[in-house]
Amino acid sequence: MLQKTTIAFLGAGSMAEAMISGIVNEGIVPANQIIVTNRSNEERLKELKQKYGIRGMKREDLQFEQIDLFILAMKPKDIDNVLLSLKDSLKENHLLLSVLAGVTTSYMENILHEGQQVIRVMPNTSSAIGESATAISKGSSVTEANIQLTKQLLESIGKVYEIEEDKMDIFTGLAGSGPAYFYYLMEQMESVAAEAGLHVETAREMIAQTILGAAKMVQISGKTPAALRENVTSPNGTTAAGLKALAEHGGGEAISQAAKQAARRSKEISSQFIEKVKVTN
Ligand SMILES: NC(=O)C1=CN([C@@H]2O[C@H](COP(=O)(O)OP(=O)(O)OC[C@H]3O[C@@H](n4cnc5c(N)ncnc54)[C@H](OP(=O)(O)O)[C@@H]3O)[C@@H](O)[C@H]2O)C=CC1
Ligand SMILES: O=C(O)[C@@H]1CCC=N1
Repeated sequence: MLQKTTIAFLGAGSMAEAMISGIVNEGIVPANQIIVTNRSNEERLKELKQKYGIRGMKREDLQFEQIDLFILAMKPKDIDNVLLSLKDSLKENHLLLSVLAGVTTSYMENILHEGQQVIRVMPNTSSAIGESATAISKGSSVTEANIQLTKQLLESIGKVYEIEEDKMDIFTGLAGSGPAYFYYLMEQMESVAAEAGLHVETAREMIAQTILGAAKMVQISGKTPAALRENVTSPNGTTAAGLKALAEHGGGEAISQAAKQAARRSKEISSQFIEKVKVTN
């Protein structure tokens, strides 16, 4: 089914590229059936065309009757412009996936014609290597067949979880933004390694392998993170000293706050859009 699907990305930034890269590498949709458009940066379209063998074109040149699925991948602030520019050219069978943080399905449905099929999606940039943790929440008019199609497409870029839309903010705080927390952690660990005179490339590789190993242990062993942590922690050993310092320096609280504040920001973006609907109605 997806082999015959044509996808148009509106937005050609880092999230669009991560998804395109994952989808093309997996071969689930032929590259020449993926179209990408943006606002004005033609160089960027050229770059993506060359890199992935996809098609790049201006928004005005999109042939709607040839497109099955649109992926909205611009910033949340641009949603009104984009939806209004699509609205009258869309047919009922067109499916819209939006990866925009904080923009609800009901907000999009209010702008579009009644019955338009919309699914809110929260991937992360690990889509590029097929390792995203992606959530989806369906709008009110989506068919079961299109939910299955969406899951199949997104499984090519990682694992997919269908969740209630009111959990989308916290999912965004944990998994959408999540890779950045681990990169930050790795940056800190790299600094420590450099201070101690470790070769930077070796340090980077060994830190990434340590995080990867820990994540895989959770996935493969079936044990809880708490049990696995206890396995590492010998009484009065090195890990106990490290964990004590983490607790004393607010490590746990810092991680909780990162996820909660990102979720709060996602909610805040949603509330700005709700205000706008009220004003314009
Ligand atoms: N980055 C991430 O890790 C994640 C991002 N997201 C969501 O993905 C979305 C995009 O984020 P990101 O890729 O980081 O952003 P970028 O700033 O990298 O990219 C934004 C893109 O949108 C394009 N654009 C702006 N206006 C329009 C328009 N009217 N029509 C078509 N394209 C337009 C821009 O084109 P031009 O350059 O020509 O202006 C640009 O290509 C955001 O809504 C974000 O919430 C979701 C999950 C994770
Ligand atoms: O920072 C952001 O707003 C986007 C959404 C999730 C990850 N990046």
